[in-house]
Amino acid sequence: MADDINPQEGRIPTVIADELHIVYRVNGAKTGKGSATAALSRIVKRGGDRGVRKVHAVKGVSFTAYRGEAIGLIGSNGSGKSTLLRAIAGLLPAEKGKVYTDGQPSLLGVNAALMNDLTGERNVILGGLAMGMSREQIKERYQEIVDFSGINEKGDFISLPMRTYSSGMAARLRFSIAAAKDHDVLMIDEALATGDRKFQKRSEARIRELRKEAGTVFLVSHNNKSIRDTCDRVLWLERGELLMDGPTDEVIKAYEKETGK
Ligand SMILES: Nc1ncnc2c1ncn2[C@@H]1O[C@H](COP(=O)(O)OP(=O)(O)OP(=O)(O)O)[C@@H](O)[C@H]1O
Repeated sequence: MADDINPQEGRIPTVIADELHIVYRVNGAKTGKGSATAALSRIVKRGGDRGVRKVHAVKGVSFTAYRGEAIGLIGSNGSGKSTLLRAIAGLLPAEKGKVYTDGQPSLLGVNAALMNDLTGERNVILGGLAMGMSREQIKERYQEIVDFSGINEKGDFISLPMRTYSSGMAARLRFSIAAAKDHDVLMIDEALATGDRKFQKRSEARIRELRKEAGTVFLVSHNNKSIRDTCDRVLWLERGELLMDGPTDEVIKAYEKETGK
């Protein structure tokens, strides 16, 4: 649509965060014990919000992401990176402000929901269907997904239940399933950190391909090298606020100076 194109730069925006605030509410944070029924009756007796602790995880973040960009999210533990991704994916409601997205964003976390008791093979099919691929498309891509994951390099693991996989193997399979589809907006949460070096290289190459296919990729990572190798732009979050937004080199340099890493 012509209206979508930024007249100044001719680029197409895919994600817009406008003064976004995300607040978690933790029920019964003080006692932390007892059944759900007991907690519910406590809340009803108090007549509302008391006993609910609020965590203001994202504070007034604004940015626009464009098609073809790979954007890294950095910041110390608990700075709000995963929360921001989950909000973009539509998994968390905004307290204030707004997120606009073009197409369906897909969030690939190391905890992406696959079924532990099912075989890798079944999970490839399930994951594909969950992402909206047809059975035919999955069939076509099946071998590619298995090969990419490297699960079968040391024996026929793909026909075993996922609970028999190491955490690295499981994470690799998740990444391979998600990366098999071309996404409008693909968000990857620390997935690269879990694979071995060889797999990381393959994932980085795939991220570059996804970008070429005109999507937008977000990558949360504590590995500055991964960010350098795959992203051209970086958002630096600290205590829920956007500290810096700019070219990878500039932001990583400032971040390394600050953190001494
Ligand atoms: N489900 C939740 N309920 C309540 N608070 C939460 C929840 N998830 C995260 N938080 C809080 O929100 C803040 C931001 O957390 P978030 O996981 O987004 O940070 P992060 O930058 O991804 O951290 P890390 O680098 O450690 O993965 C933290 O203070 C965290 O304690």
